[in-house]
Amino acid sequence: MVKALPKDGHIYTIENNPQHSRIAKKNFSAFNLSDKITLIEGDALEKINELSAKAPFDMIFIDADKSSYPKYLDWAESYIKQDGLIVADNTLLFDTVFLESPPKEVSEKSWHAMREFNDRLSDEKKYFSILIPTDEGMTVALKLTQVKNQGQRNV
Ligand SMILES: C[S@@+](CC[C@H](N)C(=O)[O-])C[C@H]1O[C@@H](n2cnc3c(N)ncnc32)[C@H](O)[C@@H]1O
Repeated sequence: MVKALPKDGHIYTIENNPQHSRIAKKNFSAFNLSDKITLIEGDALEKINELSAKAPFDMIFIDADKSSYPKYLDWAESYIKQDGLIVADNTLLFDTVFLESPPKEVSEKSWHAMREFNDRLSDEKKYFSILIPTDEGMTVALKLTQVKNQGQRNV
């Protein structure tokens, strides 16, 4: 991601596990990336509110607790640029998301959350999106520009 940044680009990332934070910070420093990446420590659902001041974002990557994906999407929809990308990992939910009911190996809450998440991103009026069938499932959704008063869109 850093390699794809423009010169003045910046990555903000949120991590609630102190051990993961420590390792990530160590790596950012070892690769001289500390001025390109800001790691915010704490729970993503709380900390995204602090990030709203930095909006709009070119890209928002969602890869945290699965049961909160619709809440992350509520926030991402408000703070992504028109024509920006919302990307999310694990959207096949370990090959269970397309089953008729939640299997016992995933939590019911996560299963319903991921179905809602995928359903919302498949809205062609709002997004041009694809769920790439990697092992885990990776959704890439381009937020479409709304053309006012015409109910049409430009990509
Ligand atoms: C799948 S890993 C992310 C891997 C990373 N995207 C990568 O490609 O290397 C998910 C991370 O999100 C963190 N996490 C899970 N739930 C979170 C939450 N509610 N708030 C902040 N971080 C969370 C976990 O501690 C874990 O480090």
